[in-house]
Amino acid sequence: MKLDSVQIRNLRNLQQVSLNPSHGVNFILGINGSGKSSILEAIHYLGFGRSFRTTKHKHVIQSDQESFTVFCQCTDQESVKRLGISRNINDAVSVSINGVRGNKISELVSQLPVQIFTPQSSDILLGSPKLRRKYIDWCLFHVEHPFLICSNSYTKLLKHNNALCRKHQVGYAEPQRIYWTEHLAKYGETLTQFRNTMMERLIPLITSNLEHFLPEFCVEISYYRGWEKGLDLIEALAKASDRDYRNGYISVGPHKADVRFKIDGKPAHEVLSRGQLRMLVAALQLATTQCLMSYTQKTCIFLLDDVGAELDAAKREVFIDKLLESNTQLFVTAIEAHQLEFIDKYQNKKMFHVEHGQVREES
Ligand SMILES: Nc1ncnc2c1ncn2[C@@H]1O[C@H](COP(=O)(O)OP(=O)(O)OP(=O)(O)O)[C@@H](O)[C@H]1O
Repeated sequence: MKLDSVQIRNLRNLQQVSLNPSHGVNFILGINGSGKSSILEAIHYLGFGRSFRTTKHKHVIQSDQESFTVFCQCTDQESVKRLGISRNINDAVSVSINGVRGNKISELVSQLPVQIFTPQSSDILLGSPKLRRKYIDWCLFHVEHPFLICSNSYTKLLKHNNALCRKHQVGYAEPQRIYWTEHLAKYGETLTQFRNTMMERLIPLITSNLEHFLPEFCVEISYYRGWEKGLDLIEALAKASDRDYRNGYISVGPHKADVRFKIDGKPAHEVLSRGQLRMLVAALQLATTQCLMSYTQKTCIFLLDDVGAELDAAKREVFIDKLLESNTQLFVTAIEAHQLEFIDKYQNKKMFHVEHGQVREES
């Protein structure tokens, strides 16, 4: 999907903004606080139903307003779609898909694969395993439709099993526990199968991207599925059960899965500099756009916020080159044009200047 037009109303300092972006690369320039990231935030709402900067939607609504809205028209080879999202001060959400209104965010976000790369994206390597699981699951959500049902079922079953563990501590619930453990194991195995297959697709893509992004390092990538090798999940759950009853929660399963990155046997984040870490993240994110392209023919919209932060000119250039090779529609923010010296070579591009929430397309 590529965005043909975007309309934003009452989102942070963007009172009424309308853009007709290029299907290739869009550069958004402006001084600090002008509203560049808010444009990306608006597009992010279309792809995720939420901000990448806050969990509080009401903080995104322009001060003194009741709600914000973002609309777009987007196209792929087969169709034209009109998508919209609105959030109001009471946290109510309204989405629209081709004029049909509803409130199911998952229906909206499945239409438009959006990815974001910001200075905080390195958290995927520095933060908890949950962020790395989210990374795999985002691809699965867009590539394998049955995945969402399986993942939601597993989450519900896990909650239920955790509750039974706590009940077991006070001495009852044994018959239900066996029944629900079997269910948990069944969905957990299916979920793991989805993730294994996705990692088998992603690892070669990430490795190949790293040859361009970090040629000086050999990064080993491994996937831990969340329980001991050589055991089925039902066996691992049985083995951990005494401890789990004592603690009151299930300690093994795909909710403990992780992706590990090592260089010379050490965790990659302890070896790489901040800029190098960002390039590792870039390789990961590029791999997801490539994976989406090759398994679904869907193209991604890629938001690259503050491209100048911690990436030198050569790294910025190679990242943008590679994203464009994967037929991504790109939105790149920068404070000053000199951070983008190399852009003359791109044919399919537009430049936007942002000042106090007003956007002007350079002719
Ligand atoms: N709810 C709100 N209502 C109105 N204005 C807001 C609201 N929230 C933030 N702002 C203002 O909106 C502006 C847009 O900020 P934004 O983060 O988009 O700027 P930016 O151009 O990306 O800046 P930087 O280069 O510093 O990252 C800021 O001046 C901010 O103070």
